[in-house]
Amino acid sequence: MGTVFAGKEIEFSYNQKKPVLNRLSLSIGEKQIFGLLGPNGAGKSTLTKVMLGLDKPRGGTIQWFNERLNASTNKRVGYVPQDLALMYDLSAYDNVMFFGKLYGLKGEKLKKQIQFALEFVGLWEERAQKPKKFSGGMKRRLNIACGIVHNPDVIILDEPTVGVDPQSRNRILDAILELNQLGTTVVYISHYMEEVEKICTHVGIIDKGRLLCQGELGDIIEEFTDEAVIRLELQKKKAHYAQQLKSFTVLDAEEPYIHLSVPKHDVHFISRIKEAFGDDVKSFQYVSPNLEQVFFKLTQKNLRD
Ligand SMILES: Nc1ncnc2c1ncn2[C@@H]1O[C@H](COP(=O)(O)OP(=O)(O)OP(=O)(O)O)[C@@H](O)[C@H]1O
Repeated sequence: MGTVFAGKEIEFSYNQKKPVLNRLSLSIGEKQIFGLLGPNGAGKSTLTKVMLGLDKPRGGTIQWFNERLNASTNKRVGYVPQDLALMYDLSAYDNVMFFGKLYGLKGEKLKKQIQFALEFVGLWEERAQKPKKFSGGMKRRLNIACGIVHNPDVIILDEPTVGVDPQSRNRILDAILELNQLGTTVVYISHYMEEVEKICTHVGIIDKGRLLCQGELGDIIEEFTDEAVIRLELQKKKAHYAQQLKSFTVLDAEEPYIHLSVPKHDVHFISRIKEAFGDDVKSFQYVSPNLEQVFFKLTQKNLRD
């Protein structure tokens, strides 16, 4: 599989003092759904702007499709910004047309692409309406239609599900998966770990302008977690088991559950639990290592902090 984006040693700062992107290298492969994660202020939006050529890096190199960034590579990349970029007095149709023209589409091709984009996000029936009457989810979907009207090879979506109802959220996630199945590479910036785990094939985590890890989702979880979590439910309250719990690492307890940390591939934990608590075990659940743990391990922050 080819590489669609390769950034090497990218350096960027808004003022001379503090680097916002610090020799950051990132590579994104063809047909991936690449989840870009990082705490607030990590540099995600800045990186996106630099990737799109909207901000010029102080150092490093940027290549799209094995070429230096240029007008023709730019046309192959779509961008759906976090802030809605809509014209509220124009119809949904005319909004998408505006962006289509911006990318040089015209005539029948333009019409065909507008219909494709609006149908894709489920707004074709509402094409004559103005977005000021739309719900938050519909506005986001229209924003996406504007970003995909020119049928880009890559689409960068910055937090596309913020502030939308669950139905629109699912619709957006399904649309992204479908777009990917049609061959589009997706760069997905999100604060929602469940969404990233659900749709992304690859992830990159950045903090303080540095790339902390990148790779295939399953490999990253395997590489950067040592512990699994057991959710234990016992007959009595936690205080009753103070002695037995001494031989375990207790993460937290929210009655009636106690969360224990166990080494990831420890095959003896079931017998250890049985030995310690016997018939007092009402239930227990093995929670597989997940991306949230990776994020916390690498950044010492929760994603939503
Ligand atoms: N226009 C600007 N001028 C000066 N500093 C800026 C500007 N935009 C962002 N910054 C700073 O650059 C750093 C990275 O910000 P950026 O918006 O890229 O982070 P982010 O990871 O996208 O954050 P969030 O998740 O909150 O959107 C922050 O310290 C921010 O304050």
